[in-house]
Amino acid sequence: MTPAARLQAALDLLCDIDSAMRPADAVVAAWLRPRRHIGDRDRGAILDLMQALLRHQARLGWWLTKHGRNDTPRDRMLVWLALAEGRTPDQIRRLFNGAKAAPAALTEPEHALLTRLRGCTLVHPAMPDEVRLECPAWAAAPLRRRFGATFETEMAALLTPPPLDLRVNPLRSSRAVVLGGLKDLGLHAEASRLAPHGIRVPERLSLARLEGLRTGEIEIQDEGSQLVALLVDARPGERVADFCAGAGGKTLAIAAQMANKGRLVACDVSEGRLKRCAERLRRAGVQNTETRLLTSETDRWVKRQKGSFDRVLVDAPCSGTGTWRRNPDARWRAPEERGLDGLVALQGRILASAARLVKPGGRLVYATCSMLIEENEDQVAAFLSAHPGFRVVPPREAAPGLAPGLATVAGGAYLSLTPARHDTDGFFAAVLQREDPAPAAEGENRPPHGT
Ligand SMILES: C[S@@+](CC[C@H](N)C(=O)[O-])C[C@H]1O[C@@H](n2cnc3c(N)ncnc32)[C@H](O)[C@@H]1O
Repeated sequence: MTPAARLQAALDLLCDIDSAMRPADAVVAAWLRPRRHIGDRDRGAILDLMQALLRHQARLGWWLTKHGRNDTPRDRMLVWLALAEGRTPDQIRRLFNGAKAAPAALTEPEHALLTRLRGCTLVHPAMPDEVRLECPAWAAAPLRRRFGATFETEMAALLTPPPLDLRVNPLRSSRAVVLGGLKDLGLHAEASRLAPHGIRVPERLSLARLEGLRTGEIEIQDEGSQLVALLVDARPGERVADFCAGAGGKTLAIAAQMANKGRLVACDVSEGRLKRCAERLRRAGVQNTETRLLTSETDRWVKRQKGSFDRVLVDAPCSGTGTWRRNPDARWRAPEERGLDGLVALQGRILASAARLVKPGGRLVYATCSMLIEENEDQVAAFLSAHPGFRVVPPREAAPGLAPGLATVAGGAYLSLTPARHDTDGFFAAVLQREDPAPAAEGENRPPHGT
């Protein structure tokens, strides 16, 4: 592809993301499907450019407003080429030349904009903090509440490209074998710092090179997400419910912990996500898991299964603030039409309903990929005051196998990960145990891990 054709391809994607208000991931997947002929290098360059523009969207938009222009993907790209790539108006004119597959020819007002931008830098001293840090208006107050003096550091970390994290599926392979295979491909893969089945690949690569993704030997999963699944501490033979299973990222990890023994139910209100979950379970060789479509969090199934699960994970729908470095477009979509208050109310309803599934002595794990106190600590506090029969189990106690590493990242009552502090996505998890009014008879207690 020519450099101009790459620009046009990135523009097409940005226009789709803007107009469809769908996650960039979904737009990219749909766009690439009929374009399998595009080579790795072209694809990499197009996606890098698209991601860069999404990461700098507020700053690029600020410059456009300053110069009386509409904030469109095309104009954002012009500002990007001028301020971030340091291209002159004439160089840009040669790219925006109207030739086949290239962007339409530069107009006079566009050329005038580029001329006015000469000598400027992407960040301007008059930019409000929220623009400079790419923080959407709705999230500024809750993120400042959460981070206080480290707000800027955390926001800056959310603007860095994330590493690629993989989870090895122990039902199909082992970390040593997969690491060996990745090294044979010339990749600098390393064992994750904390997650026992995790691998980090710091360099960019085409996922098509990872055969293990097709055979179910590996899954793409952020290390933080792997740690949340480990906090469930599911054991072979138990009954476990993943109440908001989605496409099954954590379901797969939990099924592996259970070594295919016992029963795992992956619930969700989204039929499409559950279908995808079922496909991934099949590929991963999981046999102890069924999917269950719920009509809502209060589906009648929940009442029928009351008090019958050892472990219940609620990986609740949330603002997704913790995933912004991975999904730079998400900050401009969340928290959708419900608003933060609506999301918090939904999480509260889901948590209260799912809690009914937990048997005496069993555990409810509440998790989000949010970094907002409203969705995390406040949510758990509200739950505990309405459900005095539950108590908090600190992470180091909840997942003894993880204890040494976890003590360094989750010494308190909850797991609370952030990109700046832990180099993972932002995650929160609280483990809540239903206190057993009638302690299990001797011999009925859970065996220690590994037995
Ligand atoms: C954060 S995502 C789950 C991600 C998934 N656990 C994973 O690890 O890949 C939250 C999920 O909650 C589901 N959800 C939304 N409302 C729900 C409800 N009322 N009851 C159950 N699930 C719900 C959404 O469909 C979405 O799949």
